[in-house]
Amino acid sequence: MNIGVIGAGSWGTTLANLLAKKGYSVTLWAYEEDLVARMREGGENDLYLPGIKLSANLAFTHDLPEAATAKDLLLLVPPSQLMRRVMKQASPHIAPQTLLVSASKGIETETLLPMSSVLAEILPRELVQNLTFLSGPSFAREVAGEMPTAVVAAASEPSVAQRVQDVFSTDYFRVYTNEDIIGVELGGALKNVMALAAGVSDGLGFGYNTRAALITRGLAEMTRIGMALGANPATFAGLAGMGDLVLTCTGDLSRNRTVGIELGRGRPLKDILEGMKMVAEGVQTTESTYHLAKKLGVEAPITEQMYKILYENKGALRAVNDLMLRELKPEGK
Ligand SMILES: NC(=O)c1ccc[n+]([C@@H]2O[C@H](COP(=O)([O-])OP(=O)(O)OC[C@H]3O[C@@H](n4cnc5c(N)ncnc54)[C@H](O)[C@@H]3O)[C@@H](O)[C@H]2O)c1
Ligand SMILES: O=P(O)(O)OC[C@H](O)CO
Repeated sequence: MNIGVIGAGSWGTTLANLLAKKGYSVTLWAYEEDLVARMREGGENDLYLPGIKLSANLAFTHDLPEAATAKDLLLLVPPSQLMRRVMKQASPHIAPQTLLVSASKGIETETLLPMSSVLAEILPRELVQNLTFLSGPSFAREVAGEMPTAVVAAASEPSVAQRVQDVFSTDYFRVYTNEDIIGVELGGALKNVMALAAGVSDGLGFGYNTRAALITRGLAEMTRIGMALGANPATFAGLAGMGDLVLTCTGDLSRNRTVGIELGRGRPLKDILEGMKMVAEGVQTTESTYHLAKKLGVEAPITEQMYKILYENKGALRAVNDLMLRELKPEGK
C-alpha cells in the first residue's frame, strides 16, 4: 500500500512513522523545505518530534503533488486553519479511489465549518464519500513511544472506517470505528477549548475540584453544541469526547492546556504564541466555537469566558467568577 501524509508536525510525523513501521511505503510532506533535508539526512524530525527515530520505509518531500499522487491512502494532518489552503493545492493530484483520512482537530474561523465540511467544499464527490476522521486521546509523543493508545475512525460508510481501522491498528494503537463523523470531529475540536480553560484554572492556582467541574460542565457544553449540529450525544461519552477531553485537560503534554496555564498566570497571549512553534488549535477554535454557538443559539458559558480572556483581554479570575455567579440552574440543562 502506498500512503501519503500531508503535514510533518508532531502528529503527522508520528502517524507516518507508525504506518511505515507497519511496512507500508509512506511519503511524508513537510511544509518546511529545510526540515525535509534534515529528516532525510538525520532520520529524525528535530523540529516537531525530536528524539524519535524515523523508519527507513519513510520518504520525505516538500513537493505537495508528489505526496498526493498515486496513493492508496492519503492522511491529512495540517493545522485546521490551513487545511483548505493545503488541500486546494493537493486536490487535483489525488486519484479518485484514494482513501482520505483527516486527523486535524479544529473548526475553521472564517466559515465556522468543521473539517468534514471544509473538505466537502473543495474535494470531488468521489473522494468525499471515502473521507474518514481519526480522533481520540492521543498525544503524539506517547504514540511515537508505542504506549498503548485507543482512538476512533469515523466514516459514514462502515466498510470505509473498517479499512482505515485495519490500516492504522497495531499492538499499541487500537482503532475503533464510528459512523458519527460530526460527533467525532467536534469532540476533537471542542475539547481544545476546554483544555485551555482547564489550564487557566491551574495557572490561577485552583485545584482538582475546579478542574473536575470544568471537565464535566465542558462535556455538557460540547454535547449541546454537537447535538445542535446533528451529532449523536453518545459519541461525546466515548474516546473522541470524554476520552480526549480528560487527556487534554489533565495531561502535561497538551499544548492547549499549557497555553491556558500561562494565560492563568497572567502572561499575554501574544507573548505565549510567539514562543511556540507548534499549534494550539484551541486558540482559534475558541473564536469559531464562540460564534458558532451564538449562531446556533446554544448556551456555551465556558467557551464564552475563554473567548473573552483570549480576545477581549478579560482577566482570568474575573472570567471564573462570572462563570460561578451565573444564574443557578438544574444540572441537566
Ligand atoms: N500533536 C499531537 O499530539 C496531536 C494529536 C492528535 C491530533 N493532533 C492534531 O493534528 C493537527 C496538526 O498538529 P501537529 O501537532 O501535528 O502540528 P505541530 O504543532 O506539531 O506542527 C505545526 C505544523 O504546522 C505546519 N505548518 C506551519 N505553517 C504552515 C503553512 N503555512 N502551511 C502548511 N503547514 C504549515 C508545520 O509544517 C507543522 O506540520 C492539529 O489539528 C492537531 O490538533 C495533534
Ligand atoms: O497538545 P494538544 O493540546 O494539541 O492535544 C493533542 C491531542 O489532540 C490530544 O489528543
